[in-house]
Amino acid sequence: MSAVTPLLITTGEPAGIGPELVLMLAAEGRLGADVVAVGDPTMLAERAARLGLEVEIVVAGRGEPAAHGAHLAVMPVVLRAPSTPGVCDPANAAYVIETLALGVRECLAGRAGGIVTAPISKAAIVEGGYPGFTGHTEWLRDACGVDEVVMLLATECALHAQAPDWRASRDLRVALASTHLPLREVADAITFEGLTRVAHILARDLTRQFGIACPRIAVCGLNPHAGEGGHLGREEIDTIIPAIEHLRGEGLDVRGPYPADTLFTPRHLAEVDAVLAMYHDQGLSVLKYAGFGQAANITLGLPLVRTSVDHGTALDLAGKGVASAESLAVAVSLARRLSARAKVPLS
Ligand SMILES: NC(=O)c1ccc[n+]([C@@H]2O[C@H](COP(=O)([O-])OP(=O)(O)OC[C@H]3O[C@@H](n4cnc5c(N)ncnc54)[C@H](O)[C@@H]3O)[C@@H](O)[C@H]2O)c1
Ligand SMILES: N[C@H](C(=O)O)[C@H](O)COP(=O)(O)O
Repeated sequence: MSAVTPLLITTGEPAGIGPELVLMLAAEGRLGADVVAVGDPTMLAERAARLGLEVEIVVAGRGEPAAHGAHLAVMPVVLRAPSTPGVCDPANAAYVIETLALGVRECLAGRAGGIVTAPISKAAIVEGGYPGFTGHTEWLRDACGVDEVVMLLATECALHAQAPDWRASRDLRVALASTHLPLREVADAITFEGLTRVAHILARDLTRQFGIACPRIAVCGLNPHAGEGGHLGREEIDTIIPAIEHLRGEGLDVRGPYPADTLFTPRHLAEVDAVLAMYHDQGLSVLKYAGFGQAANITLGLPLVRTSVDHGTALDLAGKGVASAESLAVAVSLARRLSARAKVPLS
């Protein structure tokens, strides 16, 4: 492995598009010498051959790549079962989890500068023996032993905090107050304590990771028209407004709750640095409409840098070499930037 602190890419669900996206970027020389993949070297070599990608797979720490040609350094984790593109096998759940555990271990030991995660199948992991698994975000929270994390997705321009024109574009930063849970359970998951914890992490990391001195956060209502004065739901009155008032009392610039259907319009977005949506599809549908394929997912609140793609395993495209690797490229470059920033001591 190079003397530079590596950035790890976990290659994700082996039947999904993750492995080939990593290989595509490697073949194009777009990964950077600091990037080390985590996954099964044999599977990666087979996938490269299947797609006609000329990438030499080099087991990290075991020899140097050939002098010329594209190569991919890989920290090896061995598949539990052969993998066919497009067909998840729950037998490989333990493999996927092992890649993530290795990434966390390397970061927490200071041997890696961050993790970029390629997509996984939550269903395959649950069916493979991890019943409570709901996503990287929650798994990383537990693996790192923190109480709360925040899922933030941002389109590319908005990732560059000081880009002067991002608000004039369709670029967005959207954080979620609740993540992977059935819609039926969302209202109960929105609590005063949870909202204040999420807002604290979001505000702190918009400053710490994105350099925004006094972040302005717009909060979505949960119900249509932010509850219509209590006639269309009481969560705004009972929970969201008290949480916003509490946060404002602490000096944070947290505004709302705004009706979510019109908050994501240019005039409103122009006045804030991030939107806090109450649930997954309230925020991510808008973000993916605005910038699918050019956005990244960042987990805030972890003691390590973690970014990810804005898409899933795309089993319909796996093994065909037609999926876009652009979001992965965005996630890698963001992780590199956040990792460099994390080395600067924080107050
Ligand atoms: N970061 C992650 O690990 C992550 C993120 C989202 C979804 N997922 C998982 O992925 C699986 C499938 O989820 P889904 O169907 O909701 O979303 P998906 O993103 O996999 O697919 C949705 C649509 O987008 C297309 N698409 C996805 N990625 C693309 C790419 N790079 N280039 C071109 N088109 C692309 C797919 O072909 C499909 O039509 C689920 O198991 C879900 O949990 C994982
Ligand atoms: N919510 C993400 C998305 O839709 O893009 C996705 O499911 C990934 O979540 P994790 O990073 O927690 O796996």
